[in-house]
Amino acid sequence: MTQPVTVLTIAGSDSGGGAGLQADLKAFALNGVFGTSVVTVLTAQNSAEIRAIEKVPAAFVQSQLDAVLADLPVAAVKTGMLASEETVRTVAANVARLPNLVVDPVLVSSDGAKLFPSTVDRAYVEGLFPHAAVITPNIREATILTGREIRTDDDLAAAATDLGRTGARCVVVKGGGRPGGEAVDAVWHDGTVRFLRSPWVATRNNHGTGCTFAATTAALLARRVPVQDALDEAKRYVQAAIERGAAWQIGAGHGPLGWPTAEDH
Ligand SMILES: Nc1ncnc2c1ncn2[C@@H]1O[C@H](COP(=O)(O)OP(=O)(O)OP(=O)(O)O)[C@@H](O)[C@H]1O
Ligand SMILES: Cc1ncc(CO)c(N)n1
Repeated sequence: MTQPVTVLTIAGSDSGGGAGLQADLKAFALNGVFGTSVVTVLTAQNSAEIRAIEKVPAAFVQSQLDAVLADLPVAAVKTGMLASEETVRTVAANVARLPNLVVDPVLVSSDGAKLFPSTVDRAYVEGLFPHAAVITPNIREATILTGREIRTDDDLAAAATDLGRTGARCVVVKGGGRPGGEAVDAVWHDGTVRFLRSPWVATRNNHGTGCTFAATTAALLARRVPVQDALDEAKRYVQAAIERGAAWQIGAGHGPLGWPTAEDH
């Protein structure tokens, strides 16, 4: 019998179930890999808001990492909300043991508000990006990280190119927050930029799109899919997941994504 490959998410818990490690584990399962999780932060969250954040001590993040890595053959890793400079630096101290590292730098809430002090941004740039196979900031995070105002496709491309200088092997700047006919992301890789494009789904149910995109990319890298193919497939997957959940009414705010079948993407 073929065994599933194992993937790890280092991320926060979303009590509302739509984002964070709950979204990651769902994306892992639906993309055919076995998911493990190191919890970095607990959020009291629902579809409408993050009400409170309780950080897990960095030493306990390390304990969880040690327990997982001592026993389980982790083939790819996704990071989500790390929430403190100390936790970013703790994860960074372990990069030699974190293969196929996909870093989703969660810096802002869905309404665009900055969640953490700038010391956290710097720790990502210094400690994690240089070791990442892929980094996946959204438009607001890319603005914070580059200081660029991002409005057009050219701005997305310029931000992705700037972030390529951090040492990340591949950069995806997700333009998902932009209203318009298409959901456009810029991918920088090997000195060139290309775009991922899909039709824009008109729905409020977009809670966890970023987590799902990055987790799916990690699952595919673990399955040895080449990185550019993995990004194309993750884009199709997230699009299908948004479509599947578009008519759901779960929560009064931004609802979760649905469960695509293999035929959907
Ligand atoms: N309404 C939509 N229709 C189609 N694709 C979308 C939509 N919203 C987001 N996407 C796509 O989903 C992926 C995730 O992008 P997004 O910018 O939403 O991430 P994010 O802001 O990090 O998400 P999160 O809400 O988890 O923080 C991107 O490929 C983006 O283009
Ligand atoms: C725990 C957690 N991680 C990531 C996000 C970003 O969607 C969120 N809302 N909550």
